[in-house]
Amino acid sequence: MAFFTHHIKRSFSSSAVRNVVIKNVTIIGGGQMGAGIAQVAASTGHSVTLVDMTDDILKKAMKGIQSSLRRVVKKTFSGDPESGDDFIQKVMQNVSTSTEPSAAIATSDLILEAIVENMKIKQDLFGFLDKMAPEHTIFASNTSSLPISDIASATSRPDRCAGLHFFNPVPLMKLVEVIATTSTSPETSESLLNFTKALGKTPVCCKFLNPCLFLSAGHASKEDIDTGMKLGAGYPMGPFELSDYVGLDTIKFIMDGGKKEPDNPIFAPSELLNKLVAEGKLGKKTLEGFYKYNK
Ligand SMILES: CCCCCCCCCCCCC[C@H](O)CC(=O)SCCNC(=O)CCNC(=O)[C@H](O)C(C)(C)COP(=O)(O)OP(=O)(O)OC[C@H]1O[C@@H](n2cnc3c(N)ncnc32)[C@H](O)[C@@H]1OP(=O)(O)O
Ligand SMILES: NC(=O)c1ccc[n+]([C@@H]2O[C@H](COP(=O)([O-])OP(=O)(O)OC[C@H]3O[C@@H](n4cnc5c(N)ncnc54)[C@H](O)[C@@H]3O)[C@@H](O)[C@H]2O)c1
Repeated sequence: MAFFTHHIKRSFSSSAVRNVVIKNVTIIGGGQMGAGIAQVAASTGHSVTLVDMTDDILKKAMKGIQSSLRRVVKKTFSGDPESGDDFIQKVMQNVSTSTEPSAAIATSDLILEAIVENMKIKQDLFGFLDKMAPEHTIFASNTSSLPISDIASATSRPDRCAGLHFFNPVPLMKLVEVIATTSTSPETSESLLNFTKALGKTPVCCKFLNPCLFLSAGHASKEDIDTGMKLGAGYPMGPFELSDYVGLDTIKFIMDGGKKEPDNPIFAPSELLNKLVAEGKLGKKTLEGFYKYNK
């Protein structure tokens, strides 16, 4: 990957860093979550650099941000489309993109990763970025299921590492989990809580991330299960619709992570899930998963 080729060496002391006011944000991973977080951060006046592996991915992310912003301003600026257009333009100016994060990282208050749900890849990324980021920079992960302390162990700054778990779709979902490990400093938690509030979100503090509960099919069709959960339990989406919405590759990473708990039925392997992922049917983003979608 391009950005592994440039190293800015710095030396660090592990002295406590006081409260950081987060203004400059580098988001690594411009998929559905990274793009959504970039949109919300830029909409609330933060300066954002969105990093991914190719320019094509970043172009798609910027297009997605713009179209999501159009949906947002339709409501917030209804009756004043010109002001809506101005708002979109200003927000887009707050976002720059890069396949090479070193320059942005030099002024970054927060590096938030929203890359693939894989421990080794997240650790490699944080270990690499740790060598070039300023001392005050906070590292956060948007992981759905991986232990933050393990990701943080790849850095020399576990006191400045935490989980910042957004929900999908980020522009609409108010909740953000701020996940502190036993090493996360109170100043880091405080900075992240303030950042989350500045985004207009509602933070909750967690000591650790609970694994999500999974349902598996067996005695009913996926349609019946989804309908039952929506009409009977009041959820906006059933588990199969939600899995398609999240991405079946991500769901599989989460399920596979549960292999450490072989007796826990929650993580029982699903042949259907494995088959769909092997066929590249990853849900809404590929237009087919448990269900089929139109473009
Ligand atoms: C075998 C395996 C089984 C395993 C099952 C396990 C499942 C659980 C796995 C969890 C994994 C963890 C994942 C992660 O870590 C945590 C999460 O993020 S969980 C996901 C949480 N999110 C939800 O629960 C979403 C729930 N859904 C909704 O709220 C709605 O369905 C929706 C997504 C908002 C879509 O609403 P709809 O009415 O269906 O569709 P519309 O398109 O009409 O939209 C309504 C309204 O919203 C606006 N809008 C939608 N998306 C966006 C966007 N991206 N940006 C801006 N605006 C958006 C849209 O314009 C509409 O506005 P309106 O027209 O009403 O003004
Ligand atoms: N999808 C959801 O509903 C959801 C909700 C909350 C949290 N999460 C978590 O957020 C993270 C991202 O999920 P997503 O759904 O946005 O995934 P996604 O597949 O949509 O996007 C991931 C992006 O990361 C990029 N990427 C992968 N490795 C990279 C690297 N080393 N450097 C730079 N970019 C890299 C990919 O090119 C891709 O664009 C995961 O950890 C996931 O568990 C997902």
